[in-house]
Amino acid sequence: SPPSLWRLTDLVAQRVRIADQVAAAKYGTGSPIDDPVREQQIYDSVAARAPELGLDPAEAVRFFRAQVEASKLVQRGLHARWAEHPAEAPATRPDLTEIRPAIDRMNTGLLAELAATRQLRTARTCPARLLVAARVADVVHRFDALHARALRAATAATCAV
Ligand SMILES: C=C(O[C@@H]1C=C(C(=O)O)C=C[C@H]1O)C(=O)O
Repeated sequence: SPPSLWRLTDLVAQRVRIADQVAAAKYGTGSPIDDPVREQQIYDSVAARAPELGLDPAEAVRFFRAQVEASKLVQRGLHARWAEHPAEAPATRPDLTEIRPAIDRMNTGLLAELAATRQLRTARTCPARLLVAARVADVVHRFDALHARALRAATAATCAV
């Protein structure tokens, strides 16, 4: 299929969704939502891999900062929701060490999509196209207001205009 912003937006939405699992892994454990060491590892890895993909390292890191902020927005929102409505809290606790490899694979896929969409992301039409893709993703992923807000935050640093 021709290059579009859909694959990128769908992957971003999947990364927003997996924040639910991360939130469940940390809930009630005392583990903080913010893990600056893990975040820095992601930024270093992304910056190192960017040039071979034809991406500006600073631009790639900016994009991933938005992904991380969006994940933490979901985690904070869910923790607040679960504290207020304990019946909605997850009954089982996933293992964070099993979720992070999935996030690593998403990060690799996102880097590849960033490279594949370079021209689209620098086009003047990018913001409008991205808005449409995000609306579609909200529906496809059945996002509630919290996840829709996180998806907007995650896509904020996508267009290079
Ligand atoms: C997703 C996590 O929570 C936060 C968000 C991160 C991310 O989006 O990659 C990384 C570290 C944490 O600050 C995690 O701890 O793995």
